[in-house]
Amino acid sequence: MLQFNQISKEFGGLRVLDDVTFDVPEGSIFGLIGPNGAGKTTVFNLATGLLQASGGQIEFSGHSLGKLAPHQITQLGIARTFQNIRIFKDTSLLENVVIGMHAHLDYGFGGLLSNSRSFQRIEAAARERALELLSWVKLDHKADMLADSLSYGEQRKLEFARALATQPKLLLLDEPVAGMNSAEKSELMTQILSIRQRGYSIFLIEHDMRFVMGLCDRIAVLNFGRIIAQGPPDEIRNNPDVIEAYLGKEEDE
Ligand SMILES: Nc1ncnc2c1ncn2[C@@H]1O[C@H](COP(=O)(O)OP(=O)(O)OP(=O)(O)O)[C@@H](O)[C@H]1O
Repeated sequence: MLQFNQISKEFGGLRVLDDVTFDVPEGSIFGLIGPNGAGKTTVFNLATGLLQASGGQIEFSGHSLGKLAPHQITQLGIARTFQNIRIFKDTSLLENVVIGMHAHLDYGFGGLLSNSRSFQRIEAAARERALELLSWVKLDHKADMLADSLSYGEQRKLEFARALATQPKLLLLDEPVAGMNSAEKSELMTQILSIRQRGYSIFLIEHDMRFVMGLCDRIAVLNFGRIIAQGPPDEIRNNPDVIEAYLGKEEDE
């Protein structure tokens, strides 16, 4: 579904990704792991058009992403959340999700000017859909509260619901459980599984090994900008290169 083909990325002569090749299969939950600075966020920035590759090709469902702007990639069906939460804190949860939806709403210019019935109908449908998306992450009962009143873990879930508002086919989650307690983590795991059941594909970066190993069908491991292993969790867990590069280091700590 999302294919990276021999991707390289350089920043001012410094190569941070080198010959990166992987394929996120449709319908899967695919994890990207690796030590700090390995290049994971750069992979997401390339997949969403925030950065351009120095070499190689990126394809999404048969479309080359090479020259596309971020909003065009969003329209093709890729959405993401960020490592640092980006929500509107002085706005209600419902409005946060509706704002995420606006790029896809077709009011028509006349409707916007006249506040016509069709405008109101679209707006009502948007609010209904936003409420449904909030229910997927169990936040619908707080729909009218300000986002500022949410716990850190809940704010991450709100970001997740807002990313779904653009009607993506593939959802990129950058460290979705960062800052969550263990109850919130297992709740989010269940919610991600049920969202996949609804037909979405998930591509996530995460440092929490238990979460990654418990959730993903396939995992790719980046180390110093190169993929050193990819496969199902059991294979990754027992791969000596991975243990040395990442898991072993974590155990030492
Ligand atoms: N815009 C940029 N300009 C220069 N160097 C950059 C830029 N973005 C990232 N880098 C460098 O590229 C390397 C990979 O960074 P990246 O953020 O992709 O790693 P990461 O695996 O996501 O790390 P972390 O787990 O700490 O978030 C790092 O050495 C980083 O300093």
